[in-house]
Amino acid sequence: MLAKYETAALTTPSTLHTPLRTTKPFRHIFIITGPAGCGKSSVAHYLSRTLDLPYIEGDDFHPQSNIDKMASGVPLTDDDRWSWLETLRSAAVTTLESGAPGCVVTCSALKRVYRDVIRQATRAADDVVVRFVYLRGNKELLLHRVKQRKDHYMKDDMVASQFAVLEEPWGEDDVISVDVSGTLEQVQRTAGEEVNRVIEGLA
Ligand SMILES: Nc1ncnc2c1ncn2[C@@H]1O[C@H](COP(=O)(O)OP(=O)(O)O)[C@@H](O)[C@H]1O
Ligand SMILES: O=C(O)[C@H](O)[C@@H](O)[C@H](O)[C@H](O)COP(=O)(O)O
Repeated sequence: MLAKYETAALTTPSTLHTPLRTTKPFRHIFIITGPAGCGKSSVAHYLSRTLDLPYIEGDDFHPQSNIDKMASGVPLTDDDRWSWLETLRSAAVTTLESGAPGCVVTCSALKRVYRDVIRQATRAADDVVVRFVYLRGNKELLLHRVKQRKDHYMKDDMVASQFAVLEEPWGEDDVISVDVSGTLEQVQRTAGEEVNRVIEGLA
Protein backbone atom coordinates (compact mmCIF):
# COMPACT_ATOMS: atom_id res chain seq x y z
CA MET A 1 0.00 0.00 0.00
CA LEU A 2 1.39 3.36 -0.95
CA ALA A 3 1.77 6.03 1.67
CA LYS A 4 -0.81 8.77 1.71
CA TYR A 5 0.03 11.56 -0.66
CA GLU A 6 -0.58 14.15 2.01
CA THR A 7 2.40 12.93 4.02
CA ALA A 8 4.80 14.65 1.63
CA ALA A 9 6.05 17.88 3.13
CA LEU A 10 8.35 20.69 2.15
CA THR A 11 9.94 22.22 5.17
CA THR A 12 10.60 25.86 4.47
CA PRO A 13 13.94 26.99 5.87
CA SER A 14 13.66 28.86 9.13
CA THR A 15 15.36 32.22 9.49
CA LEU A 16 16.39 34.28 12.51
CA HIS A 17 13.13 36.16 12.22
CA THR A 18 10.92 33.14 11.73
CA PRO A 19 12.17 30.48 14.11
CA LEU A 20 9.05 28.33 13.74
CA ARG A 21 9.20 25.93 10.78
CA THR A 22 6.14 25.71 8.61
CA THR A 23 5.35 22.81 6.34
CA LYS A 24 3.77 22.91 2.94
CA PRO A 25 3.11 19.86 0.76
CA PHE A 26 4.72 19.55 -2.64
CA ARG A 27 2.41 19.09 -5.60
CA HIS A 28 3.97 16.47 -7.87
CA ILE A 29 3.40 16.13 -11.60
CA PHE A 30 4.45 12.56 -12.40
CA ILE A 31 5.13 12.17 -16.13
CA ILE A 32 5.15 8.55 -17.23
CA THR A 33 7.40 8.36 -20.28
CA GLY A 34 8.87 6.05 -22.89
CA PRO A 35 8.11 4.84 -26.42
CA ALA A 36 4.84 3.22 -27.48
CA GLY A 37 4.23 -0.09 -25.74
CA CYS A 38 6.47 0.55 -22.73
CA GLY A 39 3.41 0.53 -20.46
CA LYS A 40 2.74 4.23 -19.85
CA SER A 41 -1.06 3.93 -19.73
CA SER A 42 -1.01 0.72 -17.71
CA VAL A 43 1.39 2.12 -15.11
CA ALA A 44 -0.21 5.59 -15.00
CA HIS A 45 -3.66 4.14 -14.37
CA TYR A 46 -2.23 2.12 -11.49
CA LEU A 47 -0.43 5.12 -9.97
CA SER A 48 -3.46 7.35 -10.38
CA ARG A 49 -5.65 4.79 -8.64
CA THR A 50 -3.32 3.92 -5.78
CA LEU A 51 -2.24 7.51 -5.10
CA ASP A 52 -5.73 8.90 -5.70
CA LEU A 53 -4.39 11.50 -8.13
CA PRO A 54 -6.01 12.67 -11.38
CA TYR A 55 -4.90 10.92 -14.56
CA ILE A 56 -4.07 12.93 -17.68
CA GLU A 57 -3.71 10.83 -20.83
CA GLY A 58 -1.28 12.50 -23.21
CA ASP A 59 -2.87 10.95 -26.28
CA ASP A 60 -6.11 12.84 -25.52
CA PHE A 61 -4.35 16.15 -26.14
CA HIS A 62 -3.13 15.57 -29.69
CA PRO A 63 -4.78 17.64 -32.39
CA GLN A 64 -6.64 15.48 -34.92
CA SER A 65 -3.92 16.20 -37.50
CA ASN A 66 -1.35 14.44 -35.28
CA ILE A 67 -3.62 11.46 -34.72
CA ASP A 68 -4.30 11.15 -38.46
CA LYS A 69 -0.59 11.32 -39.13
CA MET A 70 0.33 8.65 -36.57
CA ALA A 71 -2.56 6.42 -37.66
CA SER A 72 -1.26 6.48 -41.22
CA GLY A 73 2.20 5.46 -40.02
CA VAL A 74 3.92 8.83 -40.41
CA PRO A 75 6.07 9.80 -37.41
CA LEU A 76 5.44 13.18 -35.80
CA THR A 77 8.03 15.91 -36.21
CA ASP A 78 9.25 18.38 -33.60
CA ASP A 79 6.85 20.95 -35.05
CA ASP A 80 3.93 18.55 -34.60
CA ARG A 81 4.89 17.99 -30.97
CA TRP A 82 5.60 21.46 -29.52
CA SER A 83 2.00 22.63 -29.15
CA TRP A 84 0.93 19.19 -27.93
CA LEU A 85 3.57 19.27 -25.18
CA GLU A 86 2.58 22.80 -24.18
CA THR A 87 -1.09 21.87 -24.06
CA LEU A 88 -0.27 18.85 -21.94
CA ARG A 89 1.83 20.95 -19.57
CA SER A 90 -1.03 23.45 -19.26
CA ALA A 91 -3.46 20.64 -18.51
CA ALA A 92 -1.24 19.42 -15.67
CA VAL A 93 -0.84 22.91 -14.20
CA THR A 94 -4.58 23.62 -14.53
CA THR A 95 -5.30 20.37 -12.72
CA LEU A 96 -3.15 21.49 -9.80
CA GLU A 97 -4.65 24.97 -9.85
CA SER A 98 -8.07 23.35 -9.64
CA GLY A 99 -7.09 21.89 -6.29
CA ALA A 100 -5.55 18.50 -7.03
CA PRO A 101 -2.58 17.66 -4.76
CA GLY A 102 -0.71 16.22 -7.77
CA CYS A 103 -1.38 14.40 -11.03
CA VAL A 104 -0.18 11.53 -13.20
CA VAL A 105 0.43 12.27 -16.89
CA THR A 106 1.33 9.98 -19.80
CA CYS A 107 3.62 11.43 -22.44
CA SER A 108 6.27 9.65 -24.51
CA ALA A 109 8.62 12.67 -24.02
CA LEU A 110 11.18 10.99 -26.25
CA LYS A 111 13.73 13.81 -26.39
CA ARG A 112 15.33 15.92 -23.73
CA VAL A 113 13.92 19.13 -25.25
CA TYR A 114 10.42 17.67 -24.95
CA ARG A 115 11.02 16.91 -21.28
CA ASP A 116 12.31 20.46 -20.88
CA VAL A 117 8.98 21.80 -22.16
CA ILE A 118 7.18 19.83 -19.44
CA ARG A 119 9.75 20.88 -16.81
CA GLN A 120 8.61 24.47 -17.24
CA ALA A 121 5.50 23.51 -15.25
CA THR A 122 7.59 24.10 -12.13
CA ARG A 123 7.40 27.83 -12.91
CA ALA A 124 3.70 27.77 -12.05
CA ALA A 125 4.41 27.83 -8.29
CA ASP A 126 7.30 27.07 -5.98
CA ASP A 127 5.67 23.93 -4.59
CA VAL A 128 5.21 22.29 -8.01
CA VAL A 129 7.62 19.43 -8.68
CA VAL A 130 7.96 17.54 -11.97
CA ARG A 131 9.22 13.95 -11.85
CA PHE A 132 9.55 11.68 -14.85
CA VAL A 133 9.09 7.92 -14.62
CA TYR A 134 10.95 6.48 -17.62
CA LEU A 135 9.72 3.00 -18.51
CA ARG A 136 12.77 1.34 -20.00
CA GLY A 137 12.47 -1.54 -22.45
CA ASN A 138 14.22 -2.65 -25.61
CA LYS A 139 12.79 -2.18 -29.08
CA GLU A 140 11.96 -5.85 -29.66
CA LEU A 141 10.02 -6.12 -26.40
CA LEU A 142 8.01 -2.95 -27.01
CA LEU A 143 7.32 -3.96 -30.61
CA HIS A 144 5.92 -7.24 -29.34
CA ARG A 145 3.69 -5.45 -26.80
CA VAL A 146 2.39 -2.91 -29.31
CA LYS A 147 1.52 -5.74 -31.71
CA GLN A 148 -0.60 -7.33 -29.00
CA ARG A 149 -2.42 -4.08 -28.23
CA LYS A 150 -5.84 -3.67 -29.83
CA ASP A 151 -7.85 -0.57 -30.76
CA HIS A 152 -5.04 1.97 -30.78
CA TYR A 153 -4.21 4.29 -33.68
CA MET A 154 -0.50 3.84 -33.03
CA LYS A 155 0.59 0.70 -34.83
CA ASP A 156 3.78 -1.28 -34.40
CA ASP A 157 5.43 0.31 -37.46
CA MET A 158 5.87 3.48 -35.38
CA VAL A 159 8.02 1.86 -32.71
CA ALA A 160 11.21 1.88 -34.78
CA SER A 161 10.81 5.59 -35.61
CA GLN A 162 10.32 6.37 -31.93
CA PHE A 163 13.52 4.52 -30.98
CA ALA A 164 15.33 6.39 -33.75
CA VAL A 165 14.69 9.71 -32.01
CA LEU A 166 14.64 8.48 -28.41
CA GLU A 167 17.12 10.22 -26.11
CA GLU A 168 17.16 8.14 -22.96
CA PRO A 169 17.14 10.41 -19.89
CA TRP A 170 20.48 9.39 -18.44
CA GLY A 171 21.97 12.01 -16.16
CA GLU A 172 18.67 13.89 -15.71
CA ASP A 173 18.22 13.97 -11.97
CA ASP A 174 14.43 14.31 -11.95
CA VAL A 175 13.97 10.96 -13.68
CA ILE A 176 13.15 7.59 -12.14
CA SER A 177 13.99 4.71 -14.46
CA VAL A 178 12.00 1.48 -14.26
CA ASP A 179 12.86 -1.68 -16.18
CA VAL A 180 9.72 -3.01 -17.90
CA SER A 181 10.92 -6.51 -18.79
CA GLY A 182 8.98 -8.08 -15.91
CA THR A 183 5.26 -8.66 -15.62
CA LEU A 184 2.92 -5.69 -15.55
CA GLU A 185 2.25 -6.31 -11.87
CA GLN A 186 6.00 -6.21 -11.11
CA VAL A 187 6.49 -3.02 -13.11
CA GLN A 188 3.51 -1.33 -11.46
CA ARG A 189 4.74 -2.30 -8.02
CA THR A 190 8.28 -1.04 -8.68
CA ALA A 191 7.02 2.22 -10.16
CA GLY A 192 4.69 2.65 -7.18
CA GLU A 193 7.53 2.09 -4.71
CA GLU A 194 9.79 4.55 -6.51
CA VAL A 195 7.11 7.22 -6.76
CA ASN A 196 6.25 6.72 -3.13
CA ARG A 197 9.89 7.38 -2.20
CA VAL A 198 9.66 10.68 -4.06
CA ILE A 199 6.45 11.61 -2.28
CA GLU A 200 8.01 10.80 1.07
CA GLY A 201 10.99 12.98 0.21
CA LEU A 202 13.43 10.03 0.15
CA ALA A 203 14.38 10.34 -3.53
N1 LIG B 1 5.11 -5.28 -18.08
C1 LIG B 1 4.24 -5.71 -19.01
N2 LIG B 1 4.17 -7.01 -19.31
C2 LIG B 1 3.32 -7.46 -20.26
N3 LIG B 1 2.47 -6.68 -20.96
C3 LIG B 1 2.49 -5.36 -20.70
C4 LIG B 1 3.36 -4.80 -19.72
N4 LIG B 1 3.15 -3.46 -19.69
C5 LIG B 1 2.20 -3.21 -20.60
N5 LIG B 1 1.79 -4.35 -21.21
C6 LIG B 1 0.81 -4.47 -22.30
O1 LIG B 1 1.45 -3.90 -23.44
C7 LIG B 1 0.53 -3.10 -24.18
C8 LIG B 1 1.02 -1.67 -24.20
O2 LIG B 1 0.88 -1.11 -22.91
P1 LIG B 1 0.40 0.38 -22.73
O3 LIG B 1 0.17 0.61 -21.29
O4 LIG B 1 -0.74 0.68 -23.67
O5 LIG B 1 1.71 1.17 -23.22
P2 LIG B 1 1.88 2.67 -23.74
O6 LIG B 1 0.79 3.48 -23.10
O7 LIG B 1 3.24 3.06 -23.27
O8 LIG B 1 1.82 2.64 -25.22
C9 LIG B 1 -0.83 -3.29 -23.51
O9 LIG B 1 -1.52 -4.32 -24.18
C10 LIG B 1 -0.47 -3.69 -22.09
O10 LIG B 1 -1.47 -4.49 -21.50
O1 LIG C 1 0.89 4.77 -26.48
C1 LIG C 1 1.46 5.00 -27.53
O2 LIG C 1 1.39 4.30 -28.53
C2 LIG C 1 2.28 6.24 -27.64
O3 LIG C 1 2.39 6.90 -26.45
C3 LIG C 1 1.68 7.18 -28.69
O4 LIG C 1 0.40 7.48 -28.37
C4 LIG C 1 2.59 8.31 -29.05
O5 LIG C 1 3.86 7.96 -28.69
C5 LIG C 1 2.38 9.67 -28.47
O6 LIG C 1 1.12 10.04 -28.13
C6 LIG C 1 2.97 10.81 -29.32
O7 LIG C 1 3.77 10.49 -30.25
P1 LIG C 1 5.36 10.56 -30.14
O8 LIG C 1 5.74 9.56 -29.11
O9 LIG C 1 5.81 10.20 -31.51
O10 LIG C 1 5.73 11.95 -29.74
